[in-house]
Order: sequence, then structure tokens, then C-alpha cells
Amino acid sequence: MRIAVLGAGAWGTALAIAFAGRHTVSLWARDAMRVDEMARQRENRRYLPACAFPDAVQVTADLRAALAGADLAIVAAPLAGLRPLLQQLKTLAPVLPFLWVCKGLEAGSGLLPHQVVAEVMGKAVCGVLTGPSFALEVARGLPTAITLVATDAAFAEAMAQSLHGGNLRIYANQDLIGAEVGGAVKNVLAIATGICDGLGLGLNARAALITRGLAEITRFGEALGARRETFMGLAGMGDLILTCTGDLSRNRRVGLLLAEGKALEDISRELGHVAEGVPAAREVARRATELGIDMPITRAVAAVLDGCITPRVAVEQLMARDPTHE
Ligand SMILES: NC(=O)C1=CN([C@@H]2O[C@H](COP(=O)(O)OP(=O)(O)OC[C@H]3O[C@@H](n4cnc5c(N)ncnc54)[C@H](O)[C@@H]3O)[C@@H](O)[C@H]2O)C=CC1
Ligand SMILES: O=C(CO)COP(=O)(O)O
Repeated sequence: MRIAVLGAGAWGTALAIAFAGRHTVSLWARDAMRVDEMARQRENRRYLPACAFPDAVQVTADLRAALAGADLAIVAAPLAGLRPLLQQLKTLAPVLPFLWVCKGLEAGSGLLPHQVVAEVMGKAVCGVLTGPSFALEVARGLPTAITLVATDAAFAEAMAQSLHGGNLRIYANQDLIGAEVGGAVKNVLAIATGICDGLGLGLNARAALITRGLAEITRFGEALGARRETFMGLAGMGDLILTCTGDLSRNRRVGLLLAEGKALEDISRELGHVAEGVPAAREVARRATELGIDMPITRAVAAVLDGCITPRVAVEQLMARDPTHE
């Protein structure tokens, strides 16, 4: 296949490198200067250093050229860039099948990515690629299993089959709501776990947080129409475990730095990458309140990020809750 990867952050770059073994890839970035640099250096030093581009990766700042002759587009921008990028895709390649890879709930609207996709594109041949996958490990060819989710089962299976290979196992699934809720809320819980570990609260606390976090994900997801079993899979428990415990996680790092008492603006600067759990925390907390769902950990993270309470007070408040059934 000829694949156009739209967005050259860490994840778009890693996917371009991974798929170049079996496909031809054009990697589009919006910043022409960065594209020149990447073309010269044959790597993305800003977002994914020390991962060389295979010959089959071409880089371009021309979106029309990236899409020319493509069989598939992969929209690899953060959630904040999904809507504007889809609008361009709709103009330039209205019938091209596409996947998106961002995780979160859109700031302001609280929509899941597939709902943003439906608003912009209407009925389209498309799906989401998600699951436990640190960009650096995928770019290095380390074994990874992810899931390709689309309501059209035939498309999900055909795409999973085409993209599967090497050390990248791709499973097919049809539960868009479950997969996207898993991906959005695990980032919030990774911030919580970073806080917990940063405060030195121990391994018991970490296990409790991840487990009760999974209960929050499941309650929220089911209320939105997800299938419960999705949360036991790669896009649920798989990504939750990876992001909460893996030190490559940017969201976990946000939590660790919050526990050190750093301000959010300084943390964002230091990170130099998106941490989707930051905007997602507020949106998930708001939607949960609207739906009448109890999500105490998510609420605590949102309050810390909004500067309403300190990380330590958040933990005290969580521990002071009345006992309840598991
Ligand atoms: N890095 C990872 O390991 C993984 C990331 N993801 C998800 O993929 C998405 C992208 O993440 P990364 O590439 O890691 O982020 P990143 O922070 O490494 O790079 C972000 C890229 O998007 C561009 N960008 C920022 N705002 C934009 C906008 N409004 N419109 C268009 N482009 C914009 C930046 O210039 C940069 O190239 C996120 O939703 C993330 O949660 C999913 C799985 C793994
Ligand atoms: O989504 C990811 C892994 O599946 C990446 O997590 P972070 O954005 O926290 O680095």
C-alpha cells in the first residue's frame, strides 16, 4: 500500500518507520523547515531522535503531494489537530480510507475522536488505531500489539491484516466507544499514577489506583455505550498498564513533575510533547458529572491540574472517602 502519515510528532514518525518495512510511506508535517531538516538528517530529531528513516519514507510539507496516489491516510496529529486536519483531508481526498491515532475527548465539546470524525466527514471508510504502544519502542521494532477499530468489520479486518507484520501485531475490533474511552481515560490515570509514585506512596497504592482506575474507565465507558469486555483488552487494561507504569509515558511524567510541586506551564515546556491526559481530565470529569457517574480519581486529577488542590491533598481526599463495595 501507499500510506500518507499526516503529522510527524513522535507517533506519526514511529508509525511511518514501522510501516515502511512493507509499504511506501509519505510523512507529512506542517512545518516546512522541520521537513527540510528531516529530509537532510533522515530522522526526526525534535520528536523521535535516533530512529533512522528507512528508504521507503519520504517527507513532505505539501499535503496534496503526500496524499497523491495514497491508498490510506493515517491522521497522526494530537486530538486538538484532528478536526482541522480532517477538514483538509475532506477537501483534498474526500473518499480516501483513513485511520486516526489520537487519544482523548475534544476540549470544549467533550466528543470522542470518532464523533469528531463523524461530524466532519459524515459517513466514511475509517477507523482508529490504538492500544499500548510507546512510539520509541515501535520505531525500534520491539514487539507491540495494538488494535484497529472500525464499525465496518470487513474494513477493520482487511486493514489490520495489511498493516500487521514484523513485530507489530494488529488485532481487529468494532467497539469504537470502548477503545476510545480506554485510550482517553488511561492518560488521566497515568497522571494520577505519576503523582502517586512521585509522592512515594508505594506499590500497594499504585496497584490500587490502576485497579480502581479501571473501574472508573469501565463505568464511564458503559454509560457511553461501550462493551465491557473491551476494557479487558489492549485498548483498555493493556494501555492503562503501559501508560501508568512505563517511564516513557508523557502523561505519567506530568504526574511525577506535579508531585515535585512544578507548575503545569513549566511541565508542558519541559515535556516538549503533548500529554493528552491534561485536557482530557477536565472533559472526562465534566462528562462524568453530567452522566451522574462517580469518577473520584479523575475528578482529583482534574482538580490538581486546575490548581484547586495540591497532589497531596488530592490523595488525602481519596483516602478519606467512605468505604464502599468493590
Ligand atoms: N507517542 C506515543 O507513544 C503515542 C501517541 N499517541 C497519540 O498520538 C497523538 C500524537 O501524539 P505524538 O505524536 O506522540 O505527539 P508529539 O507531541 O510527539 O507531536 C505532536 C505533533 O503534532 C503537531 N501538532 C501539534 N498540534 C497540532 C495541531 N493543532 N494540528 C496539527 N498538528 C499539530 C506537532 O507539530 C507535532 O508534530 C496523541 O493523541 C497521542 O496521545 C498514541 C499512541 C502512542
Ligand atoms: O498512548 C501512549 C501509549 O499507548 C503514549 O502515552 P503517553 O502519551 O503518556 O506517552
